[in-house]
Amino acid sequence: MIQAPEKLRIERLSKTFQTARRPAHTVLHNLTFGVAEGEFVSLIGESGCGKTTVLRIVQGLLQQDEGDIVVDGNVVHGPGRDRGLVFQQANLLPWRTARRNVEFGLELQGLSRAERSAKAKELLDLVGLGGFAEHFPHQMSGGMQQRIGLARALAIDPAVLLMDEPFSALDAQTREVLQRELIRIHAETRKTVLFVTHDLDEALYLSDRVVILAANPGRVKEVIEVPFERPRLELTALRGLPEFQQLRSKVWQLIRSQENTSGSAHVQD
Ligand SMILES: Nc1ncnc2c1ncn2[C@@H]1O[C@H](COP(=O)(O)OP(=O)(O)OP(=O)(O)O)[C@@H](O)[C@H]1O
Repeated sequence: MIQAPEKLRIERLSKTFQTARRPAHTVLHNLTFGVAEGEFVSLIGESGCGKTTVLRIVQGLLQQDEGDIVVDGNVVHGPGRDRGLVFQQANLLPWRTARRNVEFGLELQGLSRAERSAKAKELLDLVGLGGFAEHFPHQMSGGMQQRIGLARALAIDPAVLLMDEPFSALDAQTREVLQRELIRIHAETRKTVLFVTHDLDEALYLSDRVVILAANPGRVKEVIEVPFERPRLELTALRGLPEFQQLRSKVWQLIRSQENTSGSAHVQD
Protein backbone atom coordinates (compact mmCIF):
# COMPACT_ATOMS: atom_id res chain seq x y z
CA MET A 1 0.00 0.00 0.00
CA ILE A 2 1.22 3.50 -0.76
CA GLN A 3 1.69 5.59 2.35
CA ALA A 4 4.23 8.16 1.19
CA PRO A 5 3.09 11.26 -0.70
CA GLU A 6 3.11 11.11 -4.48
CA LYS A 7 6.40 12.23 -5.97
CA LEU A 8 5.49 11.78 -9.63
CA ARG A 9 2.05 11.99 -11.18
CA ILE A 10 1.28 11.17 -14.79
CA GLU A 11 -2.10 12.67 -15.45
CA ARG A 12 -4.30 11.91 -18.48
CA LEU A 13 -1.34 11.74 -20.83
CA SER A 14 -2.11 11.48 -24.55
CA LYS A 15 0.24 11.44 -27.49
CA THR A 16 -0.37 10.98 -31.21
CA PHE A 17 2.53 10.76 -33.65
CA GLN A 18 1.97 12.39 -37.03
CA THR A 19 4.46 11.59 -39.76
CA ALA A 20 4.28 12.38 -43.46
CA ARG A 21 4.64 8.73 -44.43
CA ARG A 22 2.30 7.08 -41.90
CA PRO A 23 -1.25 7.77 -40.76
CA ALA A 24 -1.60 9.45 -37.36
CA HIS A 25 -0.85 6.94 -34.61
CA THR A 26 -2.25 7.49 -31.12
CA VAL A 27 0.36 5.88 -28.89
CA LEU A 28 -0.93 7.03 -25.50
CA HIS A 29 -4.46 7.86 -24.46
CA ASN A 30 -5.47 9.18 -21.05
CA LEU A 31 -2.60 7.43 -19.29
CA THR A 32 -2.77 8.10 -15.56
CA PHE A 33 -0.77 6.75 -12.64
CA GLY A 34 1.40 7.97 -9.78
CA VAL A 35 4.64 6.98 -8.10
CA ALA A 36 4.95 7.57 -4.36
CA GLU A 37 8.05 9.02 -2.74
CA GLY A 38 10.73 6.34 -2.47
CA GLU A 39 8.66 3.88 -4.46
CA PHE A 40 10.02 1.67 -7.25
CA VAL A 41 7.48 1.29 -10.06
CA SER A 42 8.01 -0.66 -13.28
CA LEU A 43 6.17 -0.16 -16.54
CA ILE A 44 5.66 -3.31 -18.51
CA GLY A 45 3.68 -4.12 -21.64
CA GLU A 46 4.04 -5.42 -25.14
CA SER A 47 6.57 -3.99 -27.55
CA GLY A 48 5.35 -0.69 -29.00
CA CYS A 49 2.74 -0.01 -26.30
CA GLY A 50 4.44 3.30 -25.51
CA LYS A 51 6.70 2.64 -22.49
CA THR A 52 9.66 4.62 -23.83
CA THR A 53 7.33 7.36 -25.04
CA VAL A 54 6.04 7.74 -21.47
CA LEU A 55 9.59 8.06 -20.11
CA ARG A 56 10.61 10.56 -22.80
CA ILE A 57 7.58 12.72 -22.02
CA VAL A 58 8.25 12.50 -18.27
CA GLN A 59 11.88 13.46 -18.89
CA GLY A 60 10.73 16.39 -21.04
CA LEU A 61 12.46 15.19 -24.20
CA LEU A 62 9.12 14.82 -25.98
CA GLN A 63 6.01 17.00 -25.79
CA GLN A 64 2.67 15.39 -24.97
CA ASP A 65 -0.52 16.45 -26.76
CA GLU A 66 -2.59 16.40 -23.61
CA GLY A 67 -2.14 15.75 -19.93
CA ASP A 68 0.36 16.76 -17.26
CA ILE A 69 3.55 15.56 -15.68
CA VAL A 70 3.60 16.56 -12.05
CA VAL A 71 6.74 16.32 -9.88
CA ASP A 72 6.44 17.19 -6.20
CA GLY A 73 3.06 18.78 -6.88
CA ASN A 74 4.33 21.06 -9.69
CA VAL A 75 3.48 20.65 -13.37
CA VAL A 76 6.80 20.41 -15.23
CA HIS A 77 7.59 21.52 -18.78
CA GLY A 78 10.70 20.35 -20.59
CA PRO A 79 13.76 18.66 -19.06
CA GLY A 80 14.84 19.54 -15.55
CA ARG A 81 17.27 18.52 -12.83
CA ASP A 82 14.39 17.01 -10.87
CA ARG A 83 14.37 14.07 -13.31
CA GLY A 84 17.42 11.89 -14.10
CA LEU A 85 17.43 9.35 -16.93
CA VAL A 86 19.39 6.12 -17.37
CA PHE A 87 19.24 4.67 -20.88
CA GLN A 88 19.77 1.21 -22.29
CA GLN A 89 23.30 2.30 -23.34
CA ALA A 90 25.36 4.33 -20.90
CA ASN A 91 26.44 6.82 -23.64
CA LEU A 92 29.48 7.94 -21.67
CA LEU A 93 31.85 10.58 -23.00
CA PRO A 94 34.78 8.41 -24.18
CA TRP A 95 37.44 11.07 -23.57
CA ARG A 96 36.46 11.51 -19.93
CA THR A 97 37.34 9.25 -17.02
CA ALA A 98 34.61 7.59 -14.93
CA ARG A 99 34.91 10.37 -12.36
CA ARG A 100 34.70 13.13 -14.95
CA ASN A 101 31.69 11.47 -16.61
CA VAL A 102 29.90 11.54 -13.27
CA GLU A 103 31.00 15.14 -12.72
CA PHE A 104 29.47 16.15 -16.04
CA GLY A 105 26.01 16.89 -14.64
CA LEU A 106 27.55 18.74 -11.70
CA GLU A 107 29.48 21.18 -13.85
CA LEU A 108 26.39 23.22 -14.65
CA GLN A 109 25.57 23.57 -10.97
CA GLY A 110 28.39 25.92 -10.07
CA LEU A 111 30.10 23.54 -7.62
CA SER A 112 33.82 23.95 -7.08
CA ARG A 113 36.18 21.39 -8.63
CA ALA A 114 36.87 19.87 -5.20
CA GLU A 115 33.14 19.57 -4.43
CA ARG A 116 32.45 17.96 -7.81
CA SER A 117 35.26 15.51 -7.37
CA ALA A 118 34.15 14.56 -3.84
CA LYS A 119 30.53 14.06 -4.95
CA ALA A 120 31.59 11.98 -7.97
CA LYS A 121 33.80 9.79 -5.78
CA GLU A 122 30.96 9.25 -3.30
CA LEU A 123 28.67 8.15 -6.14
CA LEU A 124 31.28 5.89 -7.69
CA ASP A 125 31.64 4.24 -4.27
CA LEU A 126 27.84 3.86 -4.12
CA VAL A 127 27.76 2.03 -7.47
CA GLY A 128 30.76 -0.13 -6.50
CA LEU A 129 33.35 1.56 -8.75
CA GLY A 130 35.33 3.52 -6.18
CA GLY A 131 38.55 1.96 -7.45
CA PHE A 132 37.93 2.88 -11.10
CA ALA A 133 37.51 6.65 -10.88
CA GLU A 134 40.40 7.37 -13.25
CA HIS A 135 39.56 4.65 -15.78
CA PHE A 136 38.20 5.55 -19.21
CA PRO A 137 34.99 3.99 -20.60
CA HIS A 138 36.89 1.79 -23.09
CA GLN A 139 38.73 0.21 -20.15
CA MET A 140 35.46 -0.91 -18.58
CA SER A 141 32.84 -3.59 -19.26
CA GLY A 142 29.26 -2.83 -20.33
CA GLY A 143 28.05 -3.48 -16.79
CA MET A 144 30.62 -1.08 -15.33
CA GLN A 145 29.61 1.55 -17.88
CA GLN A 146 25.97 1.19 -16.85
CA ARG A 147 26.98 1.67 -13.21
CA ILE A 148 28.66 4.93 -14.23
CA GLY A 149 25.52 5.94 -16.15
CA LEU A 150 23.55 5.38 -12.94
CA ALA A 151 26.06 7.38 -10.87
CA ARG A 152 25.88 10.19 -13.44
CA ALA A 153 22.06 10.25 -13.24
CA LEU A 154 22.18 10.26 -9.43
CA ALA A 155 24.77 13.08 -9.38
CA ILE A 156 22.14 15.75 -9.96
CA ASP A 157 20.17 14.29 -7.04
CA PRO A 158 16.94 14.03 -9.05
CA ALA A 159 13.57 13.80 -7.35
CA VAL A 160 12.71 10.97 -9.74
CA LEU A 161 15.03 8.49 -11.43
CA LEU A 162 13.82 7.27 -14.83
CA MET A 163 15.34 4.06 -16.17
CA ASP A 164 14.69 2.79 -19.70
CA GLU A 165 15.64 -0.89 -19.94
CA PRO A 166 19.03 -0.13 -18.39
CA PHE A 167 20.14 -3.77 -18.22
CA SER A 168 18.72 -5.15 -21.45
CA ALA A 169 22.02 -4.94 -23.37
CA LEU A 170 23.93 -6.87 -20.69
CA ASP A 171 24.57 -10.61 -20.44
CA ALA A 172 22.34 -12.55 -18.03
CA GLN A 173 24.93 -12.84 -15.26
CA THR A 174 25.92 -9.16 -15.26
CA ARG A 175 22.26 -8.26 -15.42
CA GLU A 176 21.50 -10.20 -12.25
CA VAL A 177 24.41 -8.60 -10.44
CA LEU A 178 23.24 -5.13 -11.44
CA GLN A 179 19.62 -5.87 -10.50
CA ARG A 180 20.85 -6.83 -7.03
CA GLU A 181 22.98 -3.69 -6.90
CA LEU A 182 20.04 -1.53 -7.94
CA ILE A 183 17.97 -2.95 -5.08
CA ARG A 184 20.77 -2.04 -2.67
CA ILE A 185 21.20 1.46 -4.14
CA HIS A 186 17.45 2.06 -4.04
CA ALA A 187 17.39 0.98 -0.38
CA GLU A 188 20.32 3.30 0.42
CA THR A 189 19.13 6.36 -1.49
CA ARG A 190 15.35 5.87 -1.20
CA LYS A 191 15.02 7.38 -4.67
CA THR A 192 11.67 7.37 -6.44
CA VAL A 193 12.16 5.20 -9.53
CA LEU A 194 10.14 4.69 -12.71
CA PHE A 195 11.66 1.73 -14.55
CA VAL A 196 10.82 0.38 -18.01
CA THR A 197 11.51 -3.26 -18.78
CA HIS A 198 10.50 -6.14 -21.06
CA ASP A 199 11.51 -8.63 -18.42
CA LEU A 200 8.71 -9.80 -16.19
CA ASP A 201 10.99 -11.35 -13.53
CA GLU A 202 13.05 -8.17 -13.42
CA ALA A 203 9.90 -6.08 -12.91
CA LEU A 204 8.63 -8.31 -10.10
CA TYR A 205 12.03 -8.60 -8.47
CA LEU A 206 12.79 -4.87 -8.36
CA SER A 207 9.43 -3.18 -7.94
CA ASP A 208 6.96 -2.20 -5.28
CA ARG A 209 4.30 -1.98 -7.97
CA VAL A 210 4.12 -2.97 -11.62
CA VAL A 211 2.02 -0.91 -14.03
CA ILE A 212 0.87 -3.06 -16.94
CA LEU A 213 0.12 -1.08 -20.07
CA ALA A 214 -2.39 -2.08 -22.70
CA ALA A 215 -1.47 -1.12 -26.25
CA ASN A 216 -3.03 0.80 -29.13
CA PRO A 217 -3.42 3.19 -27.55
CA GLY A 218 -1.20 2.81 -24.50
CA ARG A 219 -3.15 3.07 -21.26
CA VAL A 220 -3.05 1.49 -17.83
CA LYS A 221 -4.43 -2.01 -17.93
CA GLU A 222 -3.73 -3.00 -14.35
CA VAL A 223 -1.51 -2.06 -11.44
CA ILE A 224 -0.06 -4.93 -9.45
CA GLU A 225 1.28 -4.61 -5.91
CA VAL A 226 4.39 -6.73 -5.40
CA PRO A 227 4.03 -8.16 -1.89
CA PHE A 228 7.54 -9.55 -1.28
CA GLU A 229 9.26 -8.06 1.74
CA ARG A 230 12.42 -6.02 1.46
CA PRO A 231 15.27 -6.79 1.74
CA ARG A 232 14.31 -9.31 -0.93
CA LEU A 233 15.63 -12.76 -1.50
CA GLU A 234 17.96 -13.31 -4.44
CA LEU A 235 15.99 -13.60 -7.67
CA THR A 236 16.79 -17.30 -7.98
CA ALA A 237 15.33 -17.96 -4.51
CA LEU A 238 12.35 -15.69 -5.14
CA ARG A 239 11.56 -17.57 -8.34
CA GLY A 240 11.22 -20.74 -6.28
CA LEU A 241 8.38 -19.33 -4.13
CA PRO A 242 4.87 -20.45 -5.10
CA GLU A 243 3.64 -16.87 -4.42
CA PHE A 244 6.14 -15.53 -6.94
CA GLN A 245 5.12 -18.09 -9.52
CA GLN A 246 1.42 -17.30 -9.02
CA LEU A 247 1.98 -13.57 -9.33
CA ARG A 248 4.18 -14.04 -12.36
CA SER A 249 1.60 -16.18 -14.04
CA LYS A 250 -1.15 -13.63 -13.28
CA VAL A 251 0.88 -10.79 -14.82
CA TRP A 252 1.83 -12.95 -17.77
CA GLN A 253 -1.84 -13.76 -18.41
CA LEU A 254 -2.66 -10.04 -18.33
CA ILE A 255 0.04 -9.31 -20.88
CA ARG A 256 -0.90 -12.27 -23.04
CA SER A 257 -4.54 -11.21 -23.12
CA GLN A 258 -3.29 -8.03 -24.81
CA GLU A 259 -1.22 -10.03 -27.23
CA ASN A 260 -4.29 -11.95 -28.30
CA THR A 261 -6.17 -8.77 -29.05
CA SER A 262 -3.46 -6.61 -30.58
CA GLY A 263 -0.64 -8.63 -32.09
CA SER A 264 2.94 -9.07 -30.84
CA ALA A 265 4.13 -9.21 -27.27
CA HIS A 266 7.84 -9.12 -26.62
CA VAL A 267 7.83 -9.52 -22.90
CA GLN A 268 10.39 -12.06 -21.75
CA ASP A 269 8.72 -15.12 -20.29
N1 LIG B 1 9.24 9.90 -32.89
C1 LIG B 1 8.32 9.04 -33.30
N2 LIG B 1 7.63 9.23 -34.45
C2 LIG B 1 6.67 8.36 -34.84
N3 LIG B 1 6.32 7.25 -34.16
C3 LIG B 1 6.98 7.01 -33.01
C4 LIG B 1 8.01 7.88 -32.51
N4 LIG B 1 8.47 7.37 -31.34
C5 LIG B 1 7.79 6.24 -31.10
N5 LIG B 1 6.89 6.03 -32.10
C6 LIG B 1 5.94 4.91 -32.19
O1 LIG B 1 5.24 4.87 -30.96
C7 LIG B 1 4.97 3.52 -30.59
C8 LIG B 1 5.45 3.31 -29.17
O2 LIG B 1 6.85 3.35 -29.15
P1 LIG B 1 7.68 3.15 -27.79
O3 LIG B 1 9.12 3.09 -28.15
O4 LIG B 1 7.24 4.14 -26.81
O5 LIG B 1 7.16 1.71 -27.34
P2 LIG B 1 7.77 0.72 -26.25
O6 LIG B 1 6.61 0.16 -25.51
O7 LIG B 1 8.84 1.40 -25.47
O8 LIG B 1 8.42 -0.36 -27.22
P3 LIG B 1 9.60 -1.39 -26.95
O9 LIG B 1 9.13 -2.23 -25.81
O10 LIG B 1 9.70 -2.15 -28.23
O11 LIG B 1 10.84 -0.59 -26.63
C9 LIG B 1 5.66 2.64 -31.63
O12 LIG B 1 4.68 2.23 -32.56
C10 LIG B 1 6.64 3.56 -32.27
O13 LIG B 1 6.86 3.21 -33.61
